[in-house]
Amino acid sequence: MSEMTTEGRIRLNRLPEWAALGKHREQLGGTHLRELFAADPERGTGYTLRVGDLHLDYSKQLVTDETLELLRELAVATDVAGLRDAMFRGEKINTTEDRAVLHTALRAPRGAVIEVDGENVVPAVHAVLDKMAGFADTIRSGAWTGHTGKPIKNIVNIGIGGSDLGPAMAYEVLRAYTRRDLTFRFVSNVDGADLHEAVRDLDPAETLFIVASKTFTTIETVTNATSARDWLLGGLGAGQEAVARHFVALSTNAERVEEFGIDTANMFEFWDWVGGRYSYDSAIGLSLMIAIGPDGFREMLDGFHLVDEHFRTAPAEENAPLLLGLLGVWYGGFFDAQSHAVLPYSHYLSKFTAYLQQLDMESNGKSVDRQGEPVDWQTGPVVWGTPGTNGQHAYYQLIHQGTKVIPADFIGFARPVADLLPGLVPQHDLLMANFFAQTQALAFGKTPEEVRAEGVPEELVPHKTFQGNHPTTTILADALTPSVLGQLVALYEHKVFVQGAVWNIDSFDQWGVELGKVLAKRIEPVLTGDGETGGLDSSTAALVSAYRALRDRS
Ligand SMILES: O=P(O)(O)OC[C@H]1O[C@H](O)[C@H](O)[C@@H](O)[C@@H]1O
Repeated sequence: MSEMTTEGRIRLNRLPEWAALGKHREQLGGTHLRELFAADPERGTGYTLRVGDLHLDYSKQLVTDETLELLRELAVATDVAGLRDAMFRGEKINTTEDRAVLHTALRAPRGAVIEVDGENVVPAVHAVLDKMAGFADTIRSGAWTGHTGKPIKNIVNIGIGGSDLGPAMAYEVLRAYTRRDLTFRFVSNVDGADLHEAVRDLDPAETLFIVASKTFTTIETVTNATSARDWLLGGLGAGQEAVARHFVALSTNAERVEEFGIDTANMFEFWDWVGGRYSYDSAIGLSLMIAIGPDGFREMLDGFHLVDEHFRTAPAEENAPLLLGLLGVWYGGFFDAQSHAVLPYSHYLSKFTAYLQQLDMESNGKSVDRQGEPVDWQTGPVVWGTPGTNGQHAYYQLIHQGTKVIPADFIGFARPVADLLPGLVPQHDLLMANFFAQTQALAFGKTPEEVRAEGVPEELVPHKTFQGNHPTTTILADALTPSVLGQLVALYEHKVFVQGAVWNIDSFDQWGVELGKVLAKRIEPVLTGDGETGGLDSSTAALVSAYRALRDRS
């Protein structure tokens, strides 16, 4: 890291590079994408990048060569590359937790050397992957039997946040590659309805619970795991001895796992240098590995690694995560964009944006810099979106004609997944026609003149005019494979990294989730007992009283 970063007195918006971008933004004014395309016939092919299987088109972004150059200069001034290299080297760049940030080590090839506190972590990573593969194979082959001797048919992952969103998302994305004869469910919410719906039609004798928790102290997960154990033992009419065949744990905390009653032989380990939201390619991915098989999982890890290497080594002009990160900095800093939409045109990616919400918003939802000083620039955006074409018939109206700047990523695939019913394959072109039409409409809009030329009555012209000039990135891949999923996730992980580096915030802690947890712990006894509401503020006290009265009436 450069002296400037470690000295820690960078104020982003006082950098000359920031000022230069501000000036440039003024000069650009309302320059329309129509003008940028008219001025450069090669724009549609020139403003593109290739990373692995991903084709990235950023020509519909509100940028010129000069913008890109100035953004790259900002990346140099904020030493993004220095922090990136420190991350890859295993330095403790998560300073508020004094931890290394090494999710990249989870997908490093066997034989790589990455040290934390002088110890090479790669052999341990592969030892756990091998243990996971052995276990996944015994479940998939039916060799692993439950307490009554029946093979496992149902796999229920219990976890929340990073211990749920990743595996649940990836299972959905890669559904076409999963063992269709096995049932997979994901339980996260402490609302008992979640576990109820997940297990109500399952035979406990054929059910395996995977309790996923980095800390093994998360109240939702421990509560659900306890209830699941009661359901299982009750259903089997068995004692504690049945737990070993029906429960495994994914955690960094062996002590707590043991305390819960899971044999640590049935525990798959990971490490404190893996953040929860960066963890589904660790042991946290066990349910996914059972679903898609160890080979599919390895293929996914290779996809991650490919983008890691790209991010680590590609020159700035060709570096896709750097580019995507800087574009976000541009819109947050100079267009006051508050949100970022991720709109996948694949039904299998239905949980992808929800996954990115944790990745991005928990990482970059910060308001003090690494030195603890309040920031006075925009940090992480609100990330949102659902698969197209559904959103087109719901909220796209606001993106097209509303008053907000909403940069969006459109993700699509050239081919549908392999096992789609043949009769449905032609629908893919219709899906993709919409995909291309949307970014076209968003960029170029429809002028009042064009509307008038259609004979639209004058009073309706403003309503039917599309201003256009809405920035989008198009990410197009050949097909949705395990490797492509790995590539996509790594692309976003590093994009988030770049933004955190430029904004000078710690993207790897999440202190913001703590207060609510502490208060819930205080309020719970007031709800369950007849405790005093006296210590609560007047609003919360009144609400709690109303809740108790309503609850106890029935
Ligand atoms: O895996 P666990 O330790 O159970 O944590 C689950 C989740 O809960 C926490 O509150 C954090 O905000 C998340 O980053 C984490 O992924």
